[in-house]
Amino acid sequence: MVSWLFRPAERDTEGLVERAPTVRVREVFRRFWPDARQYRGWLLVSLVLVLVSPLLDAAAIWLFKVLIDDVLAPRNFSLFPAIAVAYALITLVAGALDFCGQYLATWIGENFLNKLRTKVFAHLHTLSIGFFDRRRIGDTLSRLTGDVAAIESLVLSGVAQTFASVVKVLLFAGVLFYLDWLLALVSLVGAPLFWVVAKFFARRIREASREVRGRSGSISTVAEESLGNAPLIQAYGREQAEVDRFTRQSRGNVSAALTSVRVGALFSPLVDLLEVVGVMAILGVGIYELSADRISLGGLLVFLVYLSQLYTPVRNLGQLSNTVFAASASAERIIDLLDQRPLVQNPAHPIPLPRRITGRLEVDRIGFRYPDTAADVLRGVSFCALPGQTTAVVGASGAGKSTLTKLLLRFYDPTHGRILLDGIDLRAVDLDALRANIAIVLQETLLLDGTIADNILAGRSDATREQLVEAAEAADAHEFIQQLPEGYDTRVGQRGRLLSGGQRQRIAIARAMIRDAPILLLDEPTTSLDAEAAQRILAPLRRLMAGRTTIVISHNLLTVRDAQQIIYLDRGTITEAGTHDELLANNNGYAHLYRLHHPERPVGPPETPARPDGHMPS
Ligand SMILES: Nc1ncnc2c1ncn2[C@@H]1O[C@H](COP(=O)(O)OP(=O)(O)OP(=O)(O)O)[C@@H](O)[C@H]1O
Repeated sequence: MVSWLFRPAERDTEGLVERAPTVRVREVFRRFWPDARQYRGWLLVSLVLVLVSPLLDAAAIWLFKVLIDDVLAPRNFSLFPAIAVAYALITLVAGALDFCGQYLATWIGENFLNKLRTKVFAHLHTLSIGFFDRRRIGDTLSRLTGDVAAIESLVLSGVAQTFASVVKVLLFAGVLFYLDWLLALVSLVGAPLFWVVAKFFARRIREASREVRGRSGSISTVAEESLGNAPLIQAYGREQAEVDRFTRQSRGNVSAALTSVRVGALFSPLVDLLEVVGVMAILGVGIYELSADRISLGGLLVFLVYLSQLYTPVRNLGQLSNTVFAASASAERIIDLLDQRPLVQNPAHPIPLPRRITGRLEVDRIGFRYPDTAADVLRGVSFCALPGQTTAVVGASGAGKSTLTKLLLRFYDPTHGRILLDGIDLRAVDLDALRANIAIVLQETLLLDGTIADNILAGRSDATREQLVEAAEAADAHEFIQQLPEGYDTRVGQRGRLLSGGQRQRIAIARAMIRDAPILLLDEPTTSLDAEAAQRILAPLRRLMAGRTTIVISHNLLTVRDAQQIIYLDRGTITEAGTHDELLANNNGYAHLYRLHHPERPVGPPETPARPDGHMPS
């Protein structure tokens, strides 16, 4: 039975959520107190209110003694009206102070929460893409909401409660000693027992809370992954498997919560028991003192009332340590997030880029390996992409093509070698300035949940309405946008689900168009489209590419064929480079890929133009 009561929660064996390193409570305060500092004036006011409230309680109880000893015992009515008015006044003032105290405490708490939540969110946006590649979004969301709130309960409410409890203990203990020191001593005998019990429980509650928070992260993770992939799950009939996965985590959460409650709920009755034993002991000694006439009846009764007031804050102090440990389990998860440093650092003293760069990109013997992996993804890759020219990167799936674009955007830094923009190492350039010079169109178009106009203007927020329409026209998107119910102000739905793949892609082209950046990165912009839709975006794509340094990763022969240079990547190294015709003449990897896709065409110069919808396999 006892072992069942204290049995620890079952660990999350699926390991969905990484455990945050343990931190000490002192460290939690050191980290988060600065965030609360700006509210310290109001916190002080709230503490003063906390101080006044027990004083009023003490006064009200003292009135009770006067009532018994001076009104009830001698049956003397004359003092009663004054006592009644005093009672009413005290209740009124206490009520008003209570209202102010509660409102103020919530105001401080919510503002602190808001600040901390925003700080964590903003910090997440400073992290490199590497962080998001590794972490589960669901767990991060759970930290951002649930765990941040738990810190408030420790750093602010926790402090206020401790203060209130300590004040009450000192005040009521003082009054007890003033009333009868012998009885007071007897009543304090039980105090150390409280501490022993509280300490025993604290560690177990901390463990259980940690598991509850972790499980909550796992539930969000499964829900986010599963609901985000609803089409895939339904198409392959994996609903039940997903429900099972969710149920496992949800059940784990139930068991962790029950463990936590088992331990927490046991604490209260144990303390009750200690309290009753204490009161009985005091009553015994009190009756003896009453019979020896060393205390009045009013004195004894009031002593017991004061004592009951004392036990509550002492119990709170005991429970507070439980709250503190429970909250520190959450704090660990937030500190873990805040301690993440971006893999890609912005230089302290960036070299300023010219107002309009030419866009010459030089990739100089770069090598790259993803963090925490064993194999190099790129090795000794060198090439030069010239302004106004298109460089196509082709190769089999997994050859490292997308990785190359990630390095150009500085989502990661190369492990070896360097990339130069107009002769300056990317690592020496301010990140924002670098990215302001690059426009991207990816395979999966990223749309924000806003209007069409918002999505295009994400490329350049200060553009005028005319520029917006101009960009949409150039992207061949204006026509379909106008046919939408609210034109440019139509909302696209989460991730642009309300638009077709081709429409989304044309919005992405308009966005890149309006950015008017000298460098353009196209990562398989036509791959997710059918032949007709792909064909439709080729003309706008060409317009977009004109006059820019374009790096295109594509299997579409029309964009690749026209490229001034084609680079063929094979398992992370460049094995061929040249024009379409040169590479076909080489009769190597590129020609092989081409043959795979065009078995009807003999390979070798001179090359006849490919069909407009010609694709190469990945
Ligand atoms: N975030 C990551 N962490 C670890 N390894 C990764 C990561 N992203 C890609 N890789 C690995 O790097 C290699 C190259 O991937 P990359 O996406 O660059 O290939 P690709 O040539 O673009 O392929 P595809 O044509 O299929 O998109 C692959 O082996 C892949 O497993």
